[in-house]
Amino acid sequence: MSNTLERVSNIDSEQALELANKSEINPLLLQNYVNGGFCRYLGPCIDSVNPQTGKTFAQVPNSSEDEVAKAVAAAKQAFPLWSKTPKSQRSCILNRIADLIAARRETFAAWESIDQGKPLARARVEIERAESNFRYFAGYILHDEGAARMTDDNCLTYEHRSPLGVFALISPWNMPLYLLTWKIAPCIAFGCTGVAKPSEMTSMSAFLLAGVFQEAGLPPGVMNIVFGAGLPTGSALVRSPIVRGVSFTGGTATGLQIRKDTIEDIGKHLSLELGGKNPTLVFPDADMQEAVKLAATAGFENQGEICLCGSRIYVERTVFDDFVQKFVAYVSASYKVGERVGAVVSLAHYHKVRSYLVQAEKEGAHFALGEVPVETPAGGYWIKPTILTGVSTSSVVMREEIFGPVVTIAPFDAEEEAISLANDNPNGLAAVVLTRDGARMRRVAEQLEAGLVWVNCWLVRQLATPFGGMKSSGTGREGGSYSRDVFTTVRTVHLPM
Ligand SMILES: NC(=O)c1ccc[n+]([C@@H]2O[C@H](COP(=O)([O-])OP(=O)(O)OC[C@H]3O[C@@H](n4cnc5c(N)ncnc54)[C@H](O)[C@@H]3O)[C@@H](O)[C@H]2O)c1
Ligand SMILES: O=C/C=C/C=C(\O)C(=O)O
Repeated sequence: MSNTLERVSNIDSEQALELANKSEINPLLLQNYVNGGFCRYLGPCIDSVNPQTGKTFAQVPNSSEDEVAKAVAAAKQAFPLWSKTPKSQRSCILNRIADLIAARRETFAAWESIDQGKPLARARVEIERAESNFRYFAGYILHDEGAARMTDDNCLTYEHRSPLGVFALISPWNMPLYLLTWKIAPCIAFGCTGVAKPSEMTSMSAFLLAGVFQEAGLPPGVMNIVFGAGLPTGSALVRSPIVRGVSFTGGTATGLQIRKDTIEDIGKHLSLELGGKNPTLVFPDADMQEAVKLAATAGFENQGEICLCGSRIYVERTVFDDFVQKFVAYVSASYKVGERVGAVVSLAHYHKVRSYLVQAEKEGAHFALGEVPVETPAGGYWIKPTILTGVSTSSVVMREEIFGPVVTIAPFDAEEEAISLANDNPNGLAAVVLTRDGARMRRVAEQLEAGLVWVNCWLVRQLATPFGGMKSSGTGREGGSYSRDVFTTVRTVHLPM
């Protein structure tokens, strides 16, 4: 076991916080996990900062192309045996991984909160989802049956699937373990091997996960974890000719870069889950108190740092003033900074969110709640929930993903206008529709350019359903059989009878 892993494991949130605060002088050094072991690392490192204090607590390897190549080679070597390991055995190991995460839920949640800035309660929910990711795919593979049929001319045809090979799994910083395990679990369940790379800003939970893999008896090389930035680490990983598929979640610009970097390799599977600038539509027949609560949760959960957050709220004009007044009151009472609202992930991200608020102020937007945060934060990177009205539809504040605790509210007059405002954006990830009219629910939902539409709810997730975005929000879907299609390849076998 790695020395660092021993220091950070099996502790509660207070002990983790104490260790993080002490670690400024002697930071925790994370290590890559390759071929079932932790690697000695002497190369350049990236500081990992606690967004709630602004203090560095860990050093993350910025792995070179060589280190990536070693991890990819380990995954390649493990593939022949793992891909032929019976599903029942793979399933068993996945369940063991889930059990071990569950046994250490508090430790995982504590580090996730310290590393990402999110409130501890939010972190706990996400760690539970990471467990579910393993349990769900552990069950899925036991019950999945390929289709077989007899054609008219008496030919038996059936679908035979094979695991694709070595995968690159790359995730962002907003829901670190939740999103990385959403890739790792199906990858190993369907018999692939891989190299996972979490965001360089939030690597701690993936490091703890490597310890779980060791303890669960996942064979060496099946899943390797390398740490580092997009360049050199992530880029070297996706470009490796040994890598047969990439499952990526992150920003649209990075997704486009990955597409360019892999364009020559036609057979490489690409699954890209990218950014969102999601609309929430409030119709006058909605239950207003419920609508206010849902729009607030969709806007401000995880400080607005969820790709599915509803940051553009459109309200029918006759109820606009009433909604804004109730919404401001509810958000100021329920979304307190330091309680339900965490710190944003980094100083650079603080400045990015702030720059949109400076722009909104310049354009004459009305700050119904919140303000432009100070230029140089003392300590943590805290931004108050901010509600803007009077922003033009052509403003970058309305068009670009801010990924922070900021929403705009604008009026509409008719249902068609609401739909066209919602669709007037390059992104198409998610949308929320708030109405009590059953016919409208379907009429509106089915016209929205969004991969996920939630009617009178938000972030309801069934792991079997397709998850992903339309337009610039991505390529492909994941979840249940959609993940199977990402991680396997299919041949149709024809047997004349
Ligand atoms: N659609 C979804 O499911 C979803 C979920 C969460 C976050 N997101 C999006 O992620 C973004 C925020 O996350 P972020 O800032 O970490 O995104 P990002 O694109 O900057 O980074 C994501 C990951 O890609 C890596 N990376 C960067 N450049 C790379 C390259 N050239 N090749 C390979 N890997 C590279 C990073 O190191 C990181 O691990 C937002 O746009 C958000 O909407 C989307
Ligand atoms: O920030 C983005 C959240 C993505 C969520 C999922 O990928 C999921 O719930 O499976």
